[in-house]
Amino acid sequence: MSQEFQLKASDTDKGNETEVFKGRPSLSSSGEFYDLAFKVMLVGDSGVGKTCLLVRFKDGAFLAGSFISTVGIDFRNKVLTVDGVKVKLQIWDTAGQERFRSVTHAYYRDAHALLLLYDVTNKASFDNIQAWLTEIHEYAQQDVVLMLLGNKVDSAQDRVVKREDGEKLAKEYGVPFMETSAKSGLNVDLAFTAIAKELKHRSMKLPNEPKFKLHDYVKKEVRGSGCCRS
Ligand SMILES: Nc1nc2c(ncn2[C@@H]2O[C@H](COP(=O)(O)OP(=O)(O)OP(=O)(O)O)[C@@H](O)[C@H]2O)c(=O)[nH]1
Ligand SMILES: [Mg+2]
Repeated sequence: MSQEFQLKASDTDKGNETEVFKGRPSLSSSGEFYDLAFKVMLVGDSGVGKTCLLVRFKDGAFLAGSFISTVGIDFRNKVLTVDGVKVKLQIWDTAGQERFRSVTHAYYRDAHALLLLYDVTNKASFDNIQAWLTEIHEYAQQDVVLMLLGNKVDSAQDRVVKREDGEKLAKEYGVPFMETSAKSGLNVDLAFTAIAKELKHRSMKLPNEPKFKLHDYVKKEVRGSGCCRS
């Protein structure tokens, strides 16, 4: 996290400014106090479940029924308590459709973390991950926290991307990986909590505190989709 970022402080529920630790808690638009705030962006092909993942995390519900594709970009806030510190995540839900790509490009620069999703029942969404990574490389900050998520693991019968394939790709690019389900809730809170922990540790590391290792944390906490790993 850059020094410039650390020193800038402003209220951000409008969604277009960067916000940081001010030494005393701030009040979010929902009336909740928080100490730190970060921007997290959800990216990936249309239909992989970005909006559903966000709704599951924010409201604990699943948007079943007809698919309403996101137009442009939208955001929701959620305050989490991470190691006793209140962390506000401002989560940007982007449209996966190609025609909105130029809109979303403009938001990458301000993102502190990116959750890159594919759909385990859609091979094309997995094959497109490399293109997404190229785009991220081009538009996002160099030190952005990145995580790869294989969503819809509840649809076991329709699965076409193996967990091992996701793991292999993530390893190749050095990014943490987990499989999720917005429908069942599997690993949804974990994905956001892991990001919040990493960002919190980066921005307020205490002397003598051991370095937080995102990869290790994810490996330890992740739950599998099968009977025996969950
Ligand atoms: N079975 C299952 N279906 C899901 C899951 N997540 C999303 N879906 C379904 O997949 C479809 C697309 O979900 P969205 O969350 O709207 O997809 P999106 O990535 O936001 O798509 P865009 O807004 O077009 O970029 C919807 O019909 C959802 O109900 C999941 O975890 N499991
Ligand atoms: Mg959407």
